[in-house]
Amino acid sequence: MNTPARSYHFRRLAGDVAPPDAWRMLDATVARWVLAHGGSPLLARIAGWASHAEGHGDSALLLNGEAAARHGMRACSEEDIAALRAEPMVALAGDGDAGGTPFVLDPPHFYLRRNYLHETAVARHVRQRRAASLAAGEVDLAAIDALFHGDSDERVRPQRQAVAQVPGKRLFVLTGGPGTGKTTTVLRMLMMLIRERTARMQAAPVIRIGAPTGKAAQRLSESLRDGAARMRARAHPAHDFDWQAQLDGALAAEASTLHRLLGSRGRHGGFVHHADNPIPADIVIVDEASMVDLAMLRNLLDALREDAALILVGDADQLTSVGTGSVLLDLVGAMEAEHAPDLVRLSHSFRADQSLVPINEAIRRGDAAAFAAAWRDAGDKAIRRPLADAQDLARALARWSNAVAAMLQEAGALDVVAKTDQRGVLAALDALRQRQLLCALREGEFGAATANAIIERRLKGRLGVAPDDEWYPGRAVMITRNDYTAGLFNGDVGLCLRDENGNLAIWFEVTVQGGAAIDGETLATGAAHHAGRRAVAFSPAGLPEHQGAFAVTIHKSQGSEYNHAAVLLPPDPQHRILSRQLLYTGVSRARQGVELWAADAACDTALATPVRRASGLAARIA
Ligand SMILES: Nc1ncnc2c1ncn2[C@@H]1O[C@H](COP(=O)(O)OP(=O)(O)OP(=O)(O)O)[C@@H](O)[C@H]1O
Repeated sequence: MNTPARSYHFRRLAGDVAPPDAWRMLDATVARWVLAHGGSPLLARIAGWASHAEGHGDSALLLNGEAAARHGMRACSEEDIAALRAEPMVALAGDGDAGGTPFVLDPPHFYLRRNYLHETAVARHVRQRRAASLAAGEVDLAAIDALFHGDSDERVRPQRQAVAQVPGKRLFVLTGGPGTGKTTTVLRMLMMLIRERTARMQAAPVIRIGAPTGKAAQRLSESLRDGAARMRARAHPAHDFDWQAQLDGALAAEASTLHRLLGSRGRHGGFVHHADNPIPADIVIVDEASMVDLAMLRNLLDALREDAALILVGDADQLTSVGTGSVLLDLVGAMEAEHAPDLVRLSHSFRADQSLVPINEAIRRGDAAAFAAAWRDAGDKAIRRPLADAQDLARALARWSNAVAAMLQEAGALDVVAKTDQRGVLAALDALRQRQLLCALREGEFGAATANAIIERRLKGRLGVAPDDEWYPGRAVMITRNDYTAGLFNGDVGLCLRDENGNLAIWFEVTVQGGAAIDGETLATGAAHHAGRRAVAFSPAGLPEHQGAFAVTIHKSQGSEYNHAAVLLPPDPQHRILSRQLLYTGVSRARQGVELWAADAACDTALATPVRRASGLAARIA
């Protein structure tokens, strides 16, 4: 039976221009809906642009000023804004619950109603939490000294400050780049809070850790455990380290995705926890907060007990959430402007080669001259490969593929590794953190999919693998969807190895807590331990959704670090993907050495283009 094809008719908007080329089908539909419901052509046009701006992550549409034109819209005149005010479908900001209208006007911003409600709710929660926070009492220097083993130099000072300031706070923001000690500081902040709250409430506080992705939640608990082990190792028997209970308490915190923390109802929508049924936790830590969008932060704030402490941790300069808003950046911007004590920025990287740090700092500030100087000063730690076309890319990939092959060989990934040889498997897996190609784009000539295919083709040629063989020893893959039963998360990277029987299996390092993987799900069987680490094997047929991992997008690499990273930008300097945050996120993944495969003009565009998502949040918080 033939099913009639559905057709959509996009008429010209009556009395106005045709839908602009930039619009998505959704934007045009919003505009048509407005016309169909009696709105004026002006409102239809603005509503379509508001929908379009939301598609770019803006919480609101800027009606005038320079930034209004950035998506291609003609800025509104004062007369236009006056006309919008008179539209029955538009409420003015401050009208109670915004009158139930689909749009809200708060010049220079124009909102789709839901974003207005989210933004005002987040701002109200933030203001209330900050107002209810207690000023830090007298700083217990001895306690802070004990937590930091007496370290107090310049690099550690902001970490100490965070630990000193956090007691009594209902909201605290900790931001900093990779390796600046966020987890180290969170562990100590938690210990301090546990001590304070236990003394005040005569009971140990309940702590929950949440993150936007399962992988990020997993990584934080893993890092907390590593940090605790280092702390125990440094606790000198001569000094009184009476923090054992607090350390244990911090490590007992349950970690999960934010969706699970809120009790997502899945397909049915909504969450188990909300204002009338708050999350039963005294302290909630949210890691990778830069990836949290406006709606999620609103849901979380709605669902917190009034007296709970919320600690947001993340790198505000990284790429923002894939959803709407840039809440961490907005919060940090507003709090930093007022030198607030409930925000601490960590800037010293303990992990990266110190010659790479000024590069990251220059990108963060968008300072092209400082960037060029820092790159030069880094010598052979920072390599530029000019990239004008696909031939340049092919040359760079040929060199890179050779280095990847050498890395796999050195790590033993191409040899037979016995199924029970956890040490051998883990050593091979470690190779995957040595070298990584990071691409601005996923698709197209300069995208990760193409680069990965080229690297794999070259590797197969070198290793004598038939071009059509999908699996071969040394192949790296990345999981693209959470699979709780398998205990694998979106973003987990695995390596194909051949065992003593000639069978191929894909190995992953997984985190276990007392025998169960994160979020309380049990792990696939067949795992073994080695020195606190554990690798699990999957047959090629049993692997959850995945893709090749020799080249991944910069987006996917957030939260990971590599000894050596190469960052590939598309050569077209007009490409919309190019932004300062993208370049920063890519380059700051490197610990020891970084390569930039980019045309000068593309790099200049990236440096000069900070992503500023339109939002009224910062102004509402102040
Ligand atoms: N105060 C400190 N003294 C000594 N070493 C430190 C200190 N703070 C952090 N480090 C070291 O720096 C490294 C990075 O610290 P940590 O993991 O806490 O940073 P991070 O900001 O959470 O990193 P990322 O988010 O990139 O994983 C660790 O090896 C840690 O031991």
